[in-house]
Amino acid sequence: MSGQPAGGGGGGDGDLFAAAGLEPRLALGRQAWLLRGRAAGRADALLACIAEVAGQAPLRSLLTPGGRRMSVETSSCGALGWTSGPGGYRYQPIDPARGLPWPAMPGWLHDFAAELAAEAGFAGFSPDSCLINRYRPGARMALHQDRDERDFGQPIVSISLGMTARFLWGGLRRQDKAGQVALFHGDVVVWGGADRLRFHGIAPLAGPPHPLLGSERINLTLRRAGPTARAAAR
Ligand SMILES: O=C(O)CCC(=O)C(=O)O
Ligand SMILES: [Fe+2]
Repeated sequence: MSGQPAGGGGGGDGDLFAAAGLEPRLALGRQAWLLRGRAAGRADALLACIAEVAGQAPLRSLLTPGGRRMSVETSSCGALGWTSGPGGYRYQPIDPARGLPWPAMPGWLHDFAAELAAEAGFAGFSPDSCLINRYRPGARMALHQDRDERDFGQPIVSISLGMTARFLWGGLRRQDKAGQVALFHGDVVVWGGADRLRFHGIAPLAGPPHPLLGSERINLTLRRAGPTARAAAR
């Protein structure tokens, strides 16, 4: 497999934007892969699923625990949904906006995420949460770690649709310099293992509209948020 690890715990400064489109698989780390265009063939089904979920549990811009309004709009499907508010970041079985469970995650989406995780070396992934992030021009996501899940032994599977984003990919420490890589419609990033707690984010969305989605980017992240059998046994 070709491709150079980017950024990384050592604080490299690789700008991967230039490598965009050249590699079917780009290593972003020892256990982090960009699977270029891997979800493009599922775009129609993914968009139908997003419309269905948003019809039940509307996308909304949440407040950070610090009281700032996020520029990204979110919703979820699956047994657990990600929420944010004065009480902090957490996963919960009930959508607080409606007082109802989150819409179910379609079986095919669960299985597709498991397939993508397996292709990146994480067999047996069984997501219980799918977070939907909608970005309009100017929306961004600051550098952060995904650490609200119970078991960091489980990977993150992230699918990009619509406008091209600049994905910021840092190291294990906040101060590690972040590289950048373009994420196009249909791209998938999977990270776990040694790379599970890498800092990452999205630069303010800019650029031409997408033929299918217009001035919008939608990201889906599939996660195992609740306990796994292994974690529960501890
Ligand atoms: O939009 C993206 O590609 C990243 C989303 C993300 O990092 C998150 O939801 O935690
Ligand atoms: Fe994240």
